[in-house]
Amino acid sequence: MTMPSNRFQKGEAVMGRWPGSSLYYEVKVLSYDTDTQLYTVIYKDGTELELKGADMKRATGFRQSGGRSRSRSRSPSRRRSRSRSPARVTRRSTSRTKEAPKEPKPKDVLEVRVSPLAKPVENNSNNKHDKEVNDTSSRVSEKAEAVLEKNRVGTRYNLRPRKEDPMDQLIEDLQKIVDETLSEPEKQTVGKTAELEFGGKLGAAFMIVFLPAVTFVLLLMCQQKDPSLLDFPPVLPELDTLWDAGVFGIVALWFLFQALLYMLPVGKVVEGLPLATGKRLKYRINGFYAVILSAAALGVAYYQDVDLSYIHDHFMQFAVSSMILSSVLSVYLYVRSRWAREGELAPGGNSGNVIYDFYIGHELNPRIKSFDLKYFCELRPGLIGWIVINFSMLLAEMKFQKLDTPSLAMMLVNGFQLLYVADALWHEEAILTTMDIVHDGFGFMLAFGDLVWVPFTYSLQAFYLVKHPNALSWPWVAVILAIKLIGYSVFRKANSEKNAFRRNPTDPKLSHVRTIPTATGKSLLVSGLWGLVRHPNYLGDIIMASAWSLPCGFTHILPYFYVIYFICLLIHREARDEKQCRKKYGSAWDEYCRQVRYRIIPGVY
Ligand SMILES: NC(=O)C1=CN([C@@H]2O[C@H](COP(=O)(O)OP(=O)(O)OC[C@H]3O[C@@H](n4cnc5c(N)ncnc54)[C@H](OP(=O)(O)O)[C@@H]3O)[C@@H](O)[C@H]2O)C=CC1
Ligand SMILES: CC(C)CCC[C@@H](C)[C@H]1CC=C2C3=C(CC[C@@]21C)[C@@]1(C)CC[C@H](O)C[C@@H]1CC3
Repeated sequence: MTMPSNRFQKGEAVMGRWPGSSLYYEVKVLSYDTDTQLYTVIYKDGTELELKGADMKRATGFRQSGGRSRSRSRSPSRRRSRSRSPARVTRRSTSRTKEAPKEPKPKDVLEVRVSPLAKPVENNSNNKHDKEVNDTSSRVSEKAEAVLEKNRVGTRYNLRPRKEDPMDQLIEDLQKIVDETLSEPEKQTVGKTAELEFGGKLGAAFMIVFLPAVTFVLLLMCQQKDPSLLDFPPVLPELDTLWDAGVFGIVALWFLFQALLYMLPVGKVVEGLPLATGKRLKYRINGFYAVILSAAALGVAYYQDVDLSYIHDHFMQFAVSSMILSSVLSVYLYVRSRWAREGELAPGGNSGNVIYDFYIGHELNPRIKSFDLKYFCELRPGLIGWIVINFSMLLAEMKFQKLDTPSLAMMLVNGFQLLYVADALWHEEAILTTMDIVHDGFGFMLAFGDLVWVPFTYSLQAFYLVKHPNALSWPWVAVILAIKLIGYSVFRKANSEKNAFRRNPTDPKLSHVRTIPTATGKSLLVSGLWGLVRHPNYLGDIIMASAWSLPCGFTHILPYFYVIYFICLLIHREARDEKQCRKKYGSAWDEYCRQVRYRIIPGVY
């Protein structure tokens, strides 16, 4: 074990950052592990930790606290501490006797420190971190001082029941303060977005125009007799035919109906992952009830002879109304984000550029009281609306093609996509660990994506089949079903295993999995499907997407738009996730990539 020449030597006294905070303490270097590139250090109270070099600094340049302090940050060091709790209240009596004094003697001094037993010192690097460290320790000492004062008064006048040894009670009170203070949400700020994605400001401006335009063109092509790329561009409709107040009313009512279902006090309430502030938001899990109740409402409408093919007949007007709704929502989201507290902003949508932040989403979790707008929009009006649209296309096909029953192709497309949506809402809780909820702000991209892109482009196969029937042989149906089944199995198994592992890594059902530990304390799955490729859930989803297009035959490429777009989306998404995971996990992620070389498709880097 050779120490790297440029860093710390064995036995050297340096300053080590305490994990989970930015408090620096005097430590002594015990050893260095060349594999993990971690130093083993020992604190004054005997706590041994493994720290990254970046979490250690030379004592020069530090001075005793009393000045500025550091803001807290999640130190990615691995902890191998002998002491259970990172914060300990200790009693230091000036008398040398071993046994605890029976009565609090004036000379007994109760010292509350955030362990290890060293005063936090200041890193003279003039960075803004220093403030929080002293804020933390000053919050602890203020509260402790209040308890000491109360105790002095209490002891003097015996104001409250005391344990046999008053000092023990006092220590217990002080320990509670230290624990509470350290568990208080960190007042972390969300820094400016340094790296702009999606082509930066220009890319964002382009997408705000491009996405609605593509949606329009796809729908116009789909309703042509020959939706061939050779017959491009499609004939543009009269502008006044694109707006219908009655259609907009139906869209608005659908949105409100889904909002009502979302607010139903049924289903469990779960917490999301911790935010930058340390807070965890609560989410009502009742999406599957919404699917059931929406299907029931659809059934009632159908049996009440409501002509549901109306949606197909006014499809462009429905798309325009949804675009207007998503745009109004996006403007509302951006305006309200101007008043959001800094800790509530999205790390990826805080560039300071209006267009970019409007597109990506400036606020991370915009809520109206407990109504989470991003979570609601991602899973309810658009996703369930997609299924309603598919059903409308099925009825329209029977009317247009004069069929007594839907075609096999239409039934396959409706069934496959109904399974996909029902599965998403059955496993609704898993959405809470996706990057859209955890990292991305709620802006035009997701508002348009949820309310327009999903219901109107994901239903393209069903829309195509209304006027472009495609007969299927039973053997070919069997092949398509097998492809769907394989895709769904890979998708579901990968997502469920990863989500179960993230929720409870010690789950006995997961005792067989192999993992790579990381300095954050979380581990990475590296066995089974997660040992095959780094995003097996994406692989399963893409396989399913191909099964959605195959029933439409091979006459036109239009029904394959979704699988083509989806592959592009997931490749881009995987790259974004890769960058975030490398930042989160450092060398552990590099090791994961060394062991699992393929990103999404086996054999393809
Ligand atoms: N139909 C559609 O339009 C779309 C569908 N989807 C589907 O949604 C599902 C979720 O997608 P998405 O949120 O993008 O991706 P993931 O569910 O894969 O979430 C990515 C996160 O998972 C964690 N992770 C990655 N690798 C591992 C590992 N080896 N072990 C443990 N945790 C790991 C990391 O977070 P951490 O370690 O911090 O927990 C990473 O940031 C996918 O099945 C995808 O196909 C996604 C987008 C669009
Ligand atoms: C149009 C833009 C360029 C991109 C918009 C992307 C959105 C449509 C998707 C981003 C992540 C999504 C997820 C799902 C639907 C599509 C969006 C919103 C799911 C809910 C689909 C069902 C899966 O089981 C879970 C997915 C989570 C991510």
